[in-house]
Amino acid sequence: MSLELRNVGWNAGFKKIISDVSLHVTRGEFLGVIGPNGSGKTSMMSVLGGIRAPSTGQALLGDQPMKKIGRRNLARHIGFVEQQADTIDRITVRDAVALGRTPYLSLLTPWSGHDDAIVCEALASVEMGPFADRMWHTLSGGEKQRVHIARALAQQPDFLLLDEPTNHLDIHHQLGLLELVRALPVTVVAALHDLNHAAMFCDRIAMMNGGKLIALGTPEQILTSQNLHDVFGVAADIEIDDQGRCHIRYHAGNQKSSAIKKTGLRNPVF
Ligand SMILES: Nc1ncnc2c1ncn2[C@@H]1O[C@H](COP(=O)(O)OP(=O)(O)OP(=O)(O)O)[C@@H](O)[C@H]1O
Repeated sequence: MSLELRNVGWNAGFKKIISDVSLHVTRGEFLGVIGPNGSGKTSMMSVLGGIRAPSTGQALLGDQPMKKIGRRNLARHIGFVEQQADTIDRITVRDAVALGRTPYLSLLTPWSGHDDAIVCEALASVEMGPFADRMWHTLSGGEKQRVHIARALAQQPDFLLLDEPTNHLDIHHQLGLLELVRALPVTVVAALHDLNHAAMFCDRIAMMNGGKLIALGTPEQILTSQNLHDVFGVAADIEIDDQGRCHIRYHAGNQKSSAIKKTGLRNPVF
């Protein structure tokens, strides 16, 4: 099973949000999606996850266009954890994760012990088993994020798509969550803001800018001083450690500031 975008564009009304994005997700990889705010990461992930239909080009699951695959069937292959998804309330953690089984349930295949076992396993894989009977709204941000991932895992997807999964987490929980996701036996596509995390955890990185996929490759190929300057407007040195992993060291006070550039003000007046 493969996941692919072919020359995909997505428009919001008449506004072109992403254009000409071609991407083939390799089975078993951890693919990071990076780019400045508003560069189109969420829009691209939404098309990749089948949540939005492309305006141009094709989104494919296996060799089938996603528009020909029903939502239910799509949800058996792709689990999507959206940014700041916080809609469920007054239900237990177990029930929140059980929602992930929805694509498999019908009058002919009602809830069974098999579904219970999958929910238990999903909770265990994000180390949230002991929280199963807790009410969702009593969880911390990091715990909620783990439950969201468990809900997506209960879908038993081939692909797990995560939109900024470490948002609002402290550094301990950011690293813990990414380590946990990396160890899961699924293909992962994750939009990440922290470029050092992308360097640490990703097999490949897709870099977005201005609604286009401008580069795709290993962290060492993508996270260069030049790219960080050109795309993010930051000055940084890249160090490669003895395991071949790159580490970014940012230079303070040396960034391109569009506000300063536009106004010519060095000390903005408020
Ligand atoms: N439904 C919409 N209608 C109009 N504009 C939209 C819509 N959805 C997204 N946009 C715009 O498209 C651009 C890309 O948005 P998107 O959320 O994909 O970027 P992003 O890279 O995920 O940003 P961030 O890092 O801030 O989360 C933004 O300028 C956003 O305002």
